[in-house]
Amino acid sequence: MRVKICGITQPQQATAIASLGATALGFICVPTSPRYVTATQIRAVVTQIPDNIDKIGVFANAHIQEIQQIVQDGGLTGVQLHGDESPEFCYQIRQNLSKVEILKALRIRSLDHLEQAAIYVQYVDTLLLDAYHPQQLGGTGQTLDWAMLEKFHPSIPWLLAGGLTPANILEALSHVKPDGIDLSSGVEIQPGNKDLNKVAELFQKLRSRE
Ligand SMILES: O=C(O)c1ccccc1NCC(=O)[C@H](O)[C@H](O)COP(=O)(O)O
Repeated sequence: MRVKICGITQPQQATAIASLGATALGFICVPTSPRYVTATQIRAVVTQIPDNIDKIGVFANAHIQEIQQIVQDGGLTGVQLHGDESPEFCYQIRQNLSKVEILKALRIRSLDHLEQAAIYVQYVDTLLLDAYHPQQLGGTGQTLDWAMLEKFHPSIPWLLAGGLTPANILEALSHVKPDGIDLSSGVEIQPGNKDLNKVAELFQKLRSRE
C-alpha cells in the first residue's frame, strides 16, 4: 500500500520518514498554509531522498504555469490538486505535464459529493479523498465517515486522507480498502514539524496487518 506523508518541510525529517517506509512525500505549495514550502525548499529536500519515493506538490487553485514552474524547479514527480479545480483544468494539466502523476483531491461533505469522483477518473491518475472543513483546505485533522466509503471503488487508484493517525489507522482500514493512505497532522508535533515517533508507530501498526 502507498503511504504518503504530507506537509514535509525539513530535509532530515524527509530522509528519516522515507527510511521508515513512506512511499511518497507531500510538499504544500499553497502560500496560505502553515506548511508552505517554496520550490527552492522542495529541491533541498528532494535531492536528499531516494528516486523511488514519489515527490508530490500540493496545489490549490493555482495557475498551470505556476504549477509547471514549481514541478520543474522543485523536482516533483506528482501534482495534487487540492482546490476547486475542474475536470477541464485537470485535463489541461495532464496535457502539459505528461510524465507527472496527477492526483485530484476531493473534500467530501456527503455521498452526493462522492459522485464527483466518477467525473474526474478519466482526467487524472489517482484520486485522494479528504475531509471537508469550511475554513481550511487541508491538513485539518478532520476524519471522513469511513463507513460511507465502504462501497467506494473507483476505476483508478485512490488514497484515503483526513485525520488519519497511528491510533485510528487500523480502524479506518477495517472499513475501506484504499490503494494508499495520506497523513499530515496526525504525525506532527506542530504544522510542518513531523513527529518521527508517530511516523514509526504508524508503520508498526501497518506491519501488524501483514
Ligand atoms: O496541509 C495543508 O496545510 C494543506 C493546505 C492546503 C491544501 C492542502 C493541504 N494539505 C493536503 C494534504 O494532502 C493533507 O495531507 C490532507 O489534507 C490530510 O491532512 P490531515 O487531516 O492533517 O491528515
